Amino acid sequence: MAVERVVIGVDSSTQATKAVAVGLESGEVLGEGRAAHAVSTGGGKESDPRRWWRALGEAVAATGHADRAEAVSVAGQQHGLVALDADGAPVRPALLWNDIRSAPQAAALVEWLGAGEWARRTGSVPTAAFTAAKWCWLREREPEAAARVAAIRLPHDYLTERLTGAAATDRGDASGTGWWTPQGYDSEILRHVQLDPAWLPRVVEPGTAAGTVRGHGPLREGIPVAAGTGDNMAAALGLGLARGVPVLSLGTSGTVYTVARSRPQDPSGTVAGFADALGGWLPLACTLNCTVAVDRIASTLGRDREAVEAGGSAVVLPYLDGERTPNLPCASGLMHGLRHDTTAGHLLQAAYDGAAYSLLVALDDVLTAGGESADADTPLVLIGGGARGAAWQRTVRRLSGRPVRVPAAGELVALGAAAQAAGLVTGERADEVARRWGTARGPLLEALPKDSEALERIADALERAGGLLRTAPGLPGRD
Ligand SMILES: Nc1ncnc2c1ncn2[C@@H]1O[C@H](COP(=O)(O)OP(=O)(O)O)[C@@H](O)[C@H]1O
Ligand SMILES: O=C(CO)[C@@H](O)[C@H](O)COP(=O)(O)O
Repeated sequence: MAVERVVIGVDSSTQATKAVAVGLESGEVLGEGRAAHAVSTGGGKESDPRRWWRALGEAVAATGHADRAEAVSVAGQQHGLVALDADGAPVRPALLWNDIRSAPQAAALVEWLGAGEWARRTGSVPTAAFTAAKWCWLREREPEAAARVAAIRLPHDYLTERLTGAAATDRGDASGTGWWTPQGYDSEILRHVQLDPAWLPRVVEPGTAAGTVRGHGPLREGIPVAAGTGDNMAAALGLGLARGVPVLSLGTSGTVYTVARSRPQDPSGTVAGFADALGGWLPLACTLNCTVAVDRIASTLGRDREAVEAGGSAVVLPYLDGERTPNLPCASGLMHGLRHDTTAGHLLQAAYDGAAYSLLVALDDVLTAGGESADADTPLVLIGGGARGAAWQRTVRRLSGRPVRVPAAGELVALGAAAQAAGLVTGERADEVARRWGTARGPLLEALPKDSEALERIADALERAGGLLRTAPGLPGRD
């Protein structure tokens, strides 16, 4: 029997690097590897890019097929600021997408250009998550480190460059920086934030290689390395996502997005108008508090994450890390509506509801911002680590009122990267590869009646909590 040809896809996400070795023809996952990262828990959210590089080598080697791979691609957590010196070494740990210390710098950027003009030019109104806000934070707060910078990379660019030696990125991940437009990097924005365009990577065309492997570590020298992309764009590829099909991803971040025909330009800032990795658009809303926040509340309550109880009047806004949707970077977690008969199980269910609420409320905005239909009968595709959880699945069905499809494939970001790598070998588009592989297949859970009462209770608490969510008890980094 002929030995199947192999490609490798990598997901360098917030908590870990995950790698899959995939059969080029069959799409079968032949081997998987995983290596954890560390994220700082103090004043902000930081991670050492050199650890991501070692984790990549470990995860790729653990697939057991690295020496046979014919191509590779790296997808990564979006937005993070990787600031390198003239020797290519990080001047400090990377500032991650969920580090809200850059909220004042984001607000100043919005004040400078106006929300409408940001949305028109870059597709998005910057929040603390965006790379541009993080770069402004670094210049203001750590000028000595900023003075040593000779290159700025996103997490996936940094890893692609370590593999190939080429300074390359793709339009999907670049669209989360705050300085990318469909015409290229915006020179007025770069001048305003005092960033030399020579420090930025070249934006590689979809479907082309960033370079070839330089030949150390587990991969063979000379195999092509695809451009890679941001993790949400990669999951869209990994699902072979058709236009207008909504996806809800439950990981460290919660995201809701679709592939869209028109370029989103939402001046309210709820919907980020990202580019996808192929030439289209990826309107997306993102929360900072998703699986990690709910797991934290479960452990505080001393309960297993599945030990929820329906009913009760409690509302939990689980904004442990501040929040991005709604844009409340100073917010902390809030509980409301407790009675004598409120149980720990009710509180845990309320935490799931509070985490899912903002994503599901943003879902219609995401679809319409991209010119797609908000037809509630279209199944919602549920992915990310949380999609495996029964309590998450039921919460999403109750609060969306939509049928929910849960793909059997676990690592859709890494699969999307693998599909990009496969495209380099076969000449196919990455989404066509994923459709051929059947990666989106999985059970369809029928719609449940929409729990409008719970949705209204959360909306009311959010509205009335106003001032409490704008002040900052124990705000990380506030000194
Ligand atoms: N069986 C499960 N049920 C519910 N949640 C789960 C399960 N397995 C993993 N998770 C959650 O998934 C999260 C990791 O998801 P993942 O999408 O891999 O995150 P990231 O890409 O941000 O690193 C963990 O925080 C954990 O809470
Ligand atoms: O900031 C965003 C999207 O805009 C996040 O979705 C990050 O891309 C991190 O993703 P995970 O590590 O949670 O998958």
